[in-house]
Formats: sequence, C-alpha cells, structure tokens
Amino acid sequence: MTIEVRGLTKRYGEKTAVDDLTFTVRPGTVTGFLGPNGAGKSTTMRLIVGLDAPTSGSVTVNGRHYARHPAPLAEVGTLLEARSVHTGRSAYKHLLALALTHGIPRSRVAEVIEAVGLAGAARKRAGGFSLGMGQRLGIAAALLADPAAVVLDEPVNGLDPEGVRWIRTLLKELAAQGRTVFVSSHLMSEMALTAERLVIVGRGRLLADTTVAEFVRSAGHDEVSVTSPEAGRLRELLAGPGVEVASDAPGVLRVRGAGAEDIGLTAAAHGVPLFELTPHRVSLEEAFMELTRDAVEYHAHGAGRPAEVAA
Ligand SMILES: Nc1ncnc2c1ncn2[C@@H]1O[C@H](COP(=O)(O)OP(=O)(O)OP(=O)(O)O)[C@@H](O)[C@H]1O
Repeated sequence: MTIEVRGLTKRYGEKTAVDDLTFTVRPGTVTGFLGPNGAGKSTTMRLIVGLDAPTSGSVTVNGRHYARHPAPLAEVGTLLEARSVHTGRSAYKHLLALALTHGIPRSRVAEVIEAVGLAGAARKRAGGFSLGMGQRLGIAAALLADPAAVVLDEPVNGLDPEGVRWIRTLLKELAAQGRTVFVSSHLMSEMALTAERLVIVGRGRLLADTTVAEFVRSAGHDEVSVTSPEAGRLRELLAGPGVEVASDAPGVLRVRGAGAEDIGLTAAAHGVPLFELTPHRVSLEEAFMELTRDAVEYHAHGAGRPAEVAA
C-alpha cells in the first residue's frame, strides 16, 4: 500500500505550512518523516488522512483519496498529535466504541490491547493513564482495523527508554508484515535506529528523500584533530588535492580529506612531533542539523546564528 504525495501545498493565511511536497511512502519498510519543529510534518500527516484539505496538490493512499475508501481505517491507522480519548472511559471501552462504530469485530479489541501490552490496565480509566500508556492506547486504536498502513506523529515523544524500544520494535514488525509505516520525529538519532527510508522536510519543503544508509554515508565526512608544536609545517606537508586543513587555535589543526593514519605517517616521515591525533566522525544529529539549519524557525539566543524570522 503506497502513500503518494504530489505537489502538496497547504497555506494557512500568509503561512505556508507545506510547500510543494512530492514523495512516496512504500510498503514493507519504515519511512521516517523528519524535520525541526514547525516543518510541516503534522500538517502533512493530517492531509494524508483528509483531516485538512490541501491548498493545492494531492495525496492518495492506495491510489485513492483517503476518504473515498469504503473502510478508511483499514487502509491507514493513525496516531496524530491531538488525541481524542474520552478520559472517563476505560481503554477497553474506548477501543470497543471505536470498533463498534467502524464495523470492526469486537474480538479485535482484546487482540490490540494484548499487542500493545495494555492488558493489565485495559479496565482502568484512560484519564489516569501515564503518557506512555496513553501512547500505547493511541497505537492500539491505530491498529484496530488491521490497517495496511500506519501514520504515526511523534510516537516516541515523552516515552521512557523501554517505551521507545518497544515502539521501535513494533514499527519494524509492522513493516516486516508488509505494511506501510510512516512515522514522524524530530530526532535523527531515533530515526536512524528505526527507519530504513527518510523523508526530511524544513519549512514545509522537501530537503531530502533518501535511505538511512545513504544519509549516513553522505554525513560521514570525518575530521581529524591534530596537535603539534610544528602545526604550521605539518599543514604545508598535508596540503594537497582534496585535503582541507583549518585551525581554530595555535598548534591545533582540523583536517578533512586525510585519515589519521596518513597524517601520522606524513608527520613521522618528516620528523614532526604529534601531541594529539584524534579522528572524529560527524554525528548523524550534526549532519541533520546542518541540513535543516536554515529551516529552523526559532533559534536559541547565542546559538551561533541570529534568530531567523519565520517566512
Ligand atoms: N491550523 C493552523 N493554522 C495556522 N497555522 C498552522 C496551522 N497548523 C499548522 N500551522 C503552522 O504551520 C507550520 C507547520 O506546522 P506543523 O505542526 O505541521 O509542523 P511540525 O513539523 O509537525 O512541527 P512540530 O514538530 O512542532 O509539531 C507551523 O508554522 C504552524 O504554526
């Protein structure tokens, strides 16, 4: 089951929340939907399931608009930010009401409660649930109609490490069953562990449509810090095509395009003493921040760049 987003645009007055987005979410893999706050992820997800109408462009699930499917819940199960749980009802009653109004067999309620690990709390009032239990209940509702696709907005938000691990495993299982799994996050490191594909947005625009493996490869421009009392001479010795050397402090070099081994051998061959030789790998989170830097709406003061005014 494929979700196809084509030239999707959503404006709220002057504000363009989603700006000409085109991408495809395919079955059998987890696709991470990444972007900083306000990038348009939630809006895009609402547009997918017809909770909002696009200003222009289109989105189809399994070849049709979501609302035109005879049993939309069996196409796409959702966990969206605004939760609508009747707080006085138990988890069981909440799911049962949902099942009965959507022609889903009663027996399915116990199945999803079991699947999300809420069996012990199913008869308790949902209003008293912890954030993690509420999240599990939301996921149970998303899975109720045994959907071919799930669209989950920030499902790990506020969860403890055990909950995060649980969601990660669940999403992979759903994808392994051949379902389409589309999950948003603003944490690159989390998506790197969960997703296979990545759709990255900033200010409503598409910044990357790639695989995690490819993103990791492209992010991996290693840098080596070198400290030497003869840094100036070493810098000249290292200069060459594809090698970049920068220096922020006297006696300390930052080298890109040459590995620690090459640098050490060059230094030894010319009798240059080294006090430090440290390879650094650019972290995924750094690469993601670099990619989305210009799309971040609100910078903290003193974060290196002046605050940008939202477009
Ligand atoms: N109903 C609305 N009316 C006006 N502006 C809106 C509306 N919904 C969203 N926006 C604006 O559109 C932009 C995108 O919001 P959206 O919630 O889709 O981003 P997001 O990537 O999900 O961010 P977050 O991670 O903070 O939830 C934001 O600037 C937001 O303020």
